[in-house]
Amino acid sequence: MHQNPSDTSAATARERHDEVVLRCEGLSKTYSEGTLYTPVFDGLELDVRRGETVAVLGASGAGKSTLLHLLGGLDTPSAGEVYVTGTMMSALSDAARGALRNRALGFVYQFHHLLPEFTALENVMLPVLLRTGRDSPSVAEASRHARELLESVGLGHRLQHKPGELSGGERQRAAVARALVNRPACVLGDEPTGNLDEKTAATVFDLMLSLNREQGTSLVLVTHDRRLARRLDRVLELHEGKLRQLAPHEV
Ligand SMILES: Nc1ncnc2c1ncn2[C@@H]1O[C@H](COP(=O)(O)OP(=O)(O)OP(=O)(O)O)[C@@H](O)[C@H]1O
Repeated sequence: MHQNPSDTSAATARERHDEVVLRCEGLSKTYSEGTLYTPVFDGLELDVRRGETVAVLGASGAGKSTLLHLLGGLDTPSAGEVYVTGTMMSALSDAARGALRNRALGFVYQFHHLLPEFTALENVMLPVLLRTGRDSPSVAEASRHARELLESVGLGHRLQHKPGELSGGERQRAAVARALVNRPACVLGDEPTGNLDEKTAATVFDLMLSLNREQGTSLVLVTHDRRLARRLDRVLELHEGKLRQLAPHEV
């Protein structure tokens, strides 16, 4: 049977939209040091689809950062699995896990973690230059793309500034540009606007949402700010070791 080419592309687009970029299955974490055990959560299940935006709320100490670290492959679970764009993280060597993390995920933290001795442009270029393999771009391409992204976050006039010469909001916008430079499938944010004043926080948040719309990047953002959380597709709450989706009236 012949298939209409437009059917195929519609089906492909649908598949792409349905693609799960981040999945955790039975995810559990207990910190242990000597005889001290700190159980944080047990048996979490989560699917994040391409282009989807998800907020994670929870009281202090509920395990939000722990969850984000596990999703980003920065820590290992006590049980369960994390899949990033379909690949099981635990099945990879440290080097392969690092490469997948660099290619498929972007990170934005409350404190920007830019490298102080490098300029804004160099900081944003770095994740591109760390890419290995056949598709790794040249330095010129990395520089061009980093420059474009810095322009899109309103920092085209601050390319040569070092982090210490930027304002707090500018540093955070540079960190967003850095998180997006490898066109990741998903950005993980841990209180990405937490240390900014309300107006600047809203600007950085808007920026992340517009990049999500334009590039289809999924977002998983830990936040205490329910007003910002409400603007995302889904709001989850981590409470007493369980992850629960909140209904709109609960947020
Ligand atoms: N390395 C560690 N060793 C032992 N316990 C830890 C460790 N890291 C975190 N914890 C504990 O695990 C729990 C969850 O910590 P986590 O940082 O994930 O919470 P959180 O929800 O992000 O909190 P906050 O909103 O205050 O940042 C806390 O009770 C914390 O004390």
